[in-house]
Amino acid sequence: MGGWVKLKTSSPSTPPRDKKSKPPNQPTNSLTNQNALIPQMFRKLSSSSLFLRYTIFPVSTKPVFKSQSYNHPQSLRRLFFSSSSLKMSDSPNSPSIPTTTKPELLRSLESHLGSCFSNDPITPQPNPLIIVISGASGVGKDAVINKLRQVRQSLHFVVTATSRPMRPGEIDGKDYFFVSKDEFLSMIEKDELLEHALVYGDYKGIPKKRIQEFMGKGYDIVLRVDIQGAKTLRKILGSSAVFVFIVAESELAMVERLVDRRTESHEELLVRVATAREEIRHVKDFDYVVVNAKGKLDDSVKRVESIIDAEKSKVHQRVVRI
Ligand SMILES: Nc1ncnc2c1ncn2[C@@H]1O[C@H](COP(=O)(O)OP(=O)(O)OP(=O)(O)O)[C@@H](O)[C@H]1O
Repeated sequence: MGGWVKLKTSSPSTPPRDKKSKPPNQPTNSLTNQNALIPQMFRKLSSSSLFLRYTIFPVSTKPVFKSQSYNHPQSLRRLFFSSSSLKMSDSPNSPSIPTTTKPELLRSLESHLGSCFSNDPITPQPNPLIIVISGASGVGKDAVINKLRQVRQSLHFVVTATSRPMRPGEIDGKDYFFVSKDEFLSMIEKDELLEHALVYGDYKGIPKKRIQEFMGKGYDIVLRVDIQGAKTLRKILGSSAVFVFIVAESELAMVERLVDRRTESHEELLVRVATAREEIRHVKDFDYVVVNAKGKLDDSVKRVESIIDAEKSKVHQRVVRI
């Protein structure tokens, strides 16, 4: 019974023979004539170094399962000499491989390997990620996340609950879940928050339920927390989540951004800047740092996307359990 084996040799290079040197009146059509031609063709083929390096030869092996097409010598001949099968090129760039049609060759390979080629993905689907985005006040966390949400549909941004009053332009349920201090304390009581903290006199916390719900649907989760929150999350999630630290290109740029936003009083600005100076030291506790330079918001978003892509390509995926 016939089979195909790929031989790898290191024969010295022999220039392919000129087509013109082919014997005249060489029959090429009928199967009978093909039989007669086998030794001749083999000689021609074997004179090519490429053929010797890359040719698939029929060998005598027993197929593991019976294939209708390849059990009969006639079938083998058909395989070897079917109209599209014998392509001999004299070009040194195209290997002189006598090919069968692709489906035939695949079936032959399957037959001799003893199993069908699976169409299933070779690697499993990457695990859903938890991406924690943090950084000092005013570095552009919200700006980066808002843009990221537009370009990545597979992300779910978990809205933080907060007891702070709504700022002009903010939408309840989109920017934050705005709740009263009492409501927030009740959520803490019922263990409904993954983490929570008192930030500048206001409570902020991440509702657990939404994370579980969306991870179950295969979404990657984005959490936006201040540096204190990131520290707490690191304790809870360890290395099961990806921690990204956003920074401005300089301290001046960061303060200017805060001032331009015009949402903080002079005193509040003083507190935020002093805190930011201290917080910047926590960068070492993060997995990645992204510089969000002035006017380069798109670049920052692309950088975060690259981080997500890299994480998705990891051989050893992070596994989240909350
Ligand atoms: N790359 C950038 N270039 C210019 N302006 C930016 C950039 N990124 C953010 N900003 C602007 O800087 C200001 C602060 O950004 P943002 O509110 O996103 O910061 P934040 O880190 O979320 O702040 P906070 O933690 O105080 O809520 C906003 O007015 C925003 O539009």
